[in-house]
Amino acid sequence: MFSATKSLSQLQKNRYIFQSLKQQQSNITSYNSFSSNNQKKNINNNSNTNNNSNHNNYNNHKSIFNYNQLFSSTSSSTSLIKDSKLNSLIHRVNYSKSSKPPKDEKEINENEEDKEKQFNDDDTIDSLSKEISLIDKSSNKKRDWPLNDEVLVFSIQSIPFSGAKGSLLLNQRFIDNMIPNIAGRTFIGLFLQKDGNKRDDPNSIDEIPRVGVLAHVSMTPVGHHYFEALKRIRIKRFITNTPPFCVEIEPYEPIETEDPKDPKIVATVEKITNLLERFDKQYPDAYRHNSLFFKQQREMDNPEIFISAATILYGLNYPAYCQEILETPSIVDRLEKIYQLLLQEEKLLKVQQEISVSIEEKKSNEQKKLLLNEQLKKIKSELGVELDEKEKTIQKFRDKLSKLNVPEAQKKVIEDEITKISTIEPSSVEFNMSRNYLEWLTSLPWGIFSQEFFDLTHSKQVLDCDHYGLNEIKQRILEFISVGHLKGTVQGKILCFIGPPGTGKTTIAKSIAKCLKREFYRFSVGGVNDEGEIKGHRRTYVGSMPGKLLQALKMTQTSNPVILIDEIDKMGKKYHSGDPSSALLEVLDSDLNSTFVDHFLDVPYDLSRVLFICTANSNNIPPALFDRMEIIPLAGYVEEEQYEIVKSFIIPKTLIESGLKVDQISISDSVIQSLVRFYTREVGIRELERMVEKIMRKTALMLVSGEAERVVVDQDNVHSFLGIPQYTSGRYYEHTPVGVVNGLAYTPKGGHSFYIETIAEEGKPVSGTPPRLRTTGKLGEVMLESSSIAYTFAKNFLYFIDPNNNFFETHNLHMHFPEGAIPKEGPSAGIAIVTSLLSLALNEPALNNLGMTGEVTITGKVLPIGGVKEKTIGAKRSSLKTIIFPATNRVHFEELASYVKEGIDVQYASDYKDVFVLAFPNKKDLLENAIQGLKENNNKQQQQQIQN
Ligand SMILES: Nc1ncnc2c1ncn2[C@@H]1O[C@H](COP(=O)(O)OP(=O)(O)OP(=O)(O)O)[C@@H](O)[C@H]1O
Repeated sequence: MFSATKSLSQLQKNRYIFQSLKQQQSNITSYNSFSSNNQKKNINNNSNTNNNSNHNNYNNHKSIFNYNQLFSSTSSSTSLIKDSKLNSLIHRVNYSKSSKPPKDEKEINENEEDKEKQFNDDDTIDSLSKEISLIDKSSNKKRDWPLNDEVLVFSIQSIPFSGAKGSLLLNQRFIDNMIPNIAGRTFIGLFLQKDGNKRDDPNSIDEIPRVGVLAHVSMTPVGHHYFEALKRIRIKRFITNTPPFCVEIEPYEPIETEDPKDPKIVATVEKITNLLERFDKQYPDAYRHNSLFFKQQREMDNPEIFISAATILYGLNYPAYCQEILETPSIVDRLEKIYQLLLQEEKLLKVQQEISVSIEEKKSNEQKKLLLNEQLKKIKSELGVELDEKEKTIQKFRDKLSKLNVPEAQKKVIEDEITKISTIEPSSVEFNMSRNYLEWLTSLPWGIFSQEFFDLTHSKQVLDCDHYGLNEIKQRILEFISVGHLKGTVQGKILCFIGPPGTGKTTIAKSIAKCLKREFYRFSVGGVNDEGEIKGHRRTYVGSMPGKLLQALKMTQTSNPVILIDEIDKMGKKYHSGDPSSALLEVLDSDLNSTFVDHFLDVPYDLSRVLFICTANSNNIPPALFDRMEIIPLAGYVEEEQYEIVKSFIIPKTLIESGLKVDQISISDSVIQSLVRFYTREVGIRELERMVEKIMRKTALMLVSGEAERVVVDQDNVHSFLGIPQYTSGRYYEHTPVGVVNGLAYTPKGGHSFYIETIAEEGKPVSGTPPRLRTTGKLGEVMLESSSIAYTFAKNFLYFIDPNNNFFETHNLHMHFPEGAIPKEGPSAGIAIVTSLLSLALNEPALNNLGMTGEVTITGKVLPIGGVKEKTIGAKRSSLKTIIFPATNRVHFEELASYVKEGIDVQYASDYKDVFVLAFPNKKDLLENAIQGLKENNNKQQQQQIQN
């Protein structure tokens, strides 16, 4: 029955109702049954003496209209024309003296007063009563009762109790059909609309209860209608059964008149009054105005009006329950019901108050915080102590930008971004992204360059100081710098060092940066398979950042550093996330890199003044990149070079790095030689460097632990530092046996010699099947083909020099290339394979300490190979004394530095016969005889041809 959701706004509305009612009471004297005569007087005085009160009066009408909304329905007029004579009669009663509409507010008030007089004018009434008496069937001439006990039904959303007043919205047709009683007073029956949501007239008699309230209706000349609820009534019968309903009524007085002084009534009124006083104290905001007024009302000794006042002023807007109260016969019971209702209301108010208090507290806490924060900011800025974090950030970027020499277009982008960030909430993700972007944009060295420096003497000093040997490379670098000196720039050149690991590629690049007095930055693209590493990731990705190039510039803080791109031959490929080699191409291409656009930065950056140096271990470089670079090969070091480098560079360097002093350690030369020969097998320096570091670490331990004050590392104790040597010798045949030959290979790790071993398999080939050559040792396709060619050629060659030798027809052969786990590929082992086969067939070992390399054709021609320097170094490291190179490689060998060429005998072969003579000096007569025989044969044939 009780709504648990009575809102605060409703309470406020009630307050408003109270004001309306109060105004009504004080200003509209003629409709006020609550107010005393004294009050009436006071109000009249006010209206007469004060213009403002007139104005108030007018406003009050408007207020009353609002108040009426609670009590009125939108009932339209009903056409209940009984008699045209009667209509004209009503008009005469209502408007007998006001034929003209009022002009202003003053006139309205005057007219109202006139009206008052007219309503009370008994003469006028008397003259009309004669006419009315003609239609008054029941001759009921009571002043406060409708003519013929008949009223029009006016449905209402909330039932008013006796004494309640309000305005109504009645249209002209409804008014025309209302019949005044003999005293000229007009009545309607107010009945609750059962369906609270329905606003129209009732369509059926079932929509209204049978008990309602009789109300007197009056009207002002300006067309406002007011009602005053008089007493409870009950519908006796429906005169019309279709809307609008005209009903015959009777007073609803189930109990004989009750005495208001009855102690029960007085006690209940008192009880309610006390409760309401509690309301006023505990919920002053909700009922402040209402209670003031109620105090005036409760003095009255009419319990009906008391109920009405309590219901209105305390907002007891429960239509169904109020209807129940209305129908309750006894006044005591009605008062008790009001009391119960108020108790329920109190519970609701309590909950509401608790909620509103907690909301208020929360609100005030937040407001307090906000206020304090604002004040703090203000104070800080006044004192210049600290700026707002966001302001500080923006200021920082502006300061940075003002110091940078950013091109106009890029500057605009930065400025726009600063404007953007100033509109973003600092706690948002977008703010952080924008800040990160600005951080990068303003951290790059826009327009900052190291001064160009091309000094040959300085460069030479630097190069000699950093590296032993490498004269060719140094020469190339000096040439490069000289061109830079003449041109004033080294722009557009990309150097690429290709060579085995540890041969000094990286350190040379560093030295070049030193020569040019530029900043140096190194990054590796080995294994990189995403172009984002080079060109950055788009800012939309979380954690995105620019690529390595821009990172390099930020790090070096110059726009023309030397950038070393390491391991370019090991760069991966991943097409779905962009090919890194294409991205690198864009970076290295001098036509494109002046407007390089990193995905993150999204604005062009000029990379054209950067000197790019690349390194690789092999030529396996994307062709497009290879084309754009100036290739500088590094072959690796021979033992002598390694010895010198370890002695003069690595030992002093590691000494310093280990914190040792020169007089605390001595490493003998024989130890260095052992390191080079027996502890490492590489063409570079890296492994050697690791060995030296190991010696230094152990020495440091001995010194620190007090085991020794000075450490001497010599041939006798070197194993206690490095363990037993890993390599005894590169060779495992002191004398190469029959069927075994030294080949020479060239890999990314450098050049080295290797054995080719061939043996005859036990047992004869199965008759009817040709003898075969089986090969093992992880040979690639080209090498397999090369073996096959060599086999065919060897068979033919043997037949040529020794036709009686049927070794190849009678034996299945097995050729093996040791270090079988290492893949081998290439045609350059051709002459070595032939030699191995012939050695076996002739049962003659090849010349000892002989190494050979060269491709052989099916007719025995020897074709050129690559890696002459590496292979020479490899041969020397394996202590070979003689090497056979293809004749066309003579030029390559001649180019080699003398220290590389030193100590080795190089022979050249253009045909296999040249190789055979060198490899099998003891069998050379076989070949000579064969050649002689061939010559004689040829001569014979020629003579015969002549004779014929
Ligand atoms: N000619 C040399 N003189 C002095 N030290 C050298 C020489 N060559 C190499 N080194 C030293 O060898 C070590 C390895 O050199 P570096 O790192 O430059 O090799 P790298 O060719 O770049 O190898 P990787 O291909 O593995 O990158 C360095 O300490 C370097 O100083």
